[in-house]
Amino acid sequence: MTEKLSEETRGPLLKPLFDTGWSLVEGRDAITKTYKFDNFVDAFSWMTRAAIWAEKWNHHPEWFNVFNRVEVTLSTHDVDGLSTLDAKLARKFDTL
Ligand SMILES: C[C@H](O)[C@H](O)[C@H]1CNC2=NC(N)=NC(=O)C2=N1
Repeated sequence: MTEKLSEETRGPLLKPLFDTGWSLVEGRDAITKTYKFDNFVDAFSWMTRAAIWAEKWNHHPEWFNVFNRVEVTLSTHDVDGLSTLDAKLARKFDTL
């Protein structure tokens, strides 16, 4: 069962993500990052790879794409906040 991040675990888990451009969403327990690509095909290709990991782990991003930009928000709806799954997916997205 996925659990909301505790005060003790969220620091160590989120800090490395803040270092790669993720940030907390205001007014909501979620993280967000905007990825920029050279063009639409690169952006959509990245989204396709990201979608396959999201589906594999049954954890899905909220995202918005225009041309070469993809804004991603991660949160765990089942716990109404951040869980380890969000950090795991964020780390994966950064490697794609
Ligand atoms: C029923 C299904 O397992 C759930 O709705 C899954 C699917 N994908 C999900 N994605 C995200 N981001 N949060 C969830 O809580 C979630 N739950």
